[in-house]
Amino acid sequence: MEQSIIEIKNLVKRYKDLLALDHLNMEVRKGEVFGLLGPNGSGKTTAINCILGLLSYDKGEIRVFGKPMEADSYESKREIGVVMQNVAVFNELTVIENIDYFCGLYVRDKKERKRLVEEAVQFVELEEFRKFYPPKLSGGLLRRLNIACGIAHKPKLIFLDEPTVAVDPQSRNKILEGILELNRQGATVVYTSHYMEEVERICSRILIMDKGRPLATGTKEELKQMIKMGEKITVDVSDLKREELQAIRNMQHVFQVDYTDGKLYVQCSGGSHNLVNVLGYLSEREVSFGRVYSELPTLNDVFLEITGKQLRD
Ligand SMILES: Nc1ncnc2c1ncn2[C@@H]1O[C@H](COP(=O)(O)OP(=O)(O)OP(=O)(O)O)[C@@H](O)[C@H]1O
Repeated sequence: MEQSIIEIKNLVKRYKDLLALDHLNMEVRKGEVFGLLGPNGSGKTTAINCILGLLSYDKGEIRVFGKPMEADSYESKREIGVVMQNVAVFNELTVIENIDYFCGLYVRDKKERKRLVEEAVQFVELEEFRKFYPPKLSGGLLRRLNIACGIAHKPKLIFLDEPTVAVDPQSRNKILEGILELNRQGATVVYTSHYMEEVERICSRILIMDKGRPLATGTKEELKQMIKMGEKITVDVSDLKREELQAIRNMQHVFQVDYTDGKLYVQCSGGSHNLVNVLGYLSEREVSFGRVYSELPTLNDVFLEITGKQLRD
């Protein structure tokens, strides 16, 4: 069994009448890129702030590195890096000075710090901007600076709270690649996002939450197996008789069929030869068909089925 880095049991957090976390359970294991996925207001940031000991909570238990996490758990906090949603850097300090300041909260030795700051600058590829002040940086570069400030001290556990919001595609790519690289170098990562594709791309395990509650957790593959939906098949068919449509509806593993504007849509629930079966049937009936495509479910489908809503509502 892999070592737990974070264990949360029955965490409850209220803001007055609002129940922001409703018995949240979550476990992050060593070496994972763990995705916390949920719509705006689902409680992701609240959960992170509780884990970091920055926010008090009403009930539950939080352990980080195997120890209870408290506001004064400085030993644990030294091993944690945080990149919050809002860029938090000093406008009157240059890129280098900012990273040095944040690194200095953890690393006292000047020589050692110089090396770490330089490594962080190279890591986020801000070499050309060393002496720039933040107001002169674009949104994407600012985010990269924010990340460098959070990771320069080489933490073992890194939290990134929506680090790619409002970032251009090139910087976004660099940020995602950077996160994977930090993970390859040994860091455990907790990544929150409401961008499904990002979570799908970089996270090894995912917790889907909504309204402060954990709804499902697992690897991408496990989550996809939890829902009824298997592949979605689309076939261009110009003429399909009612009884043929009915026969397709009655096929094993088929749970929804629609036929509109010359397109046949077949949604399947697992099973392995659905496409072959559908096309086999059409050929047998001598129904001519055109373009055929089949898509596997995405995390979006999982989210939609579990929560009943689109992630970016
Ligand atoms: N300090 C606060 N006081 C009162 N309510 C708050 C406070 N912080 C957050 N909330 C509320 O708690 C709920 C959870 O918010 P939280 O920021 O944790 O969600 P989130 O999933 O991180 O959302 P986002 O993706 O928008 O950051 C929301 O309904 C939010 O309005």
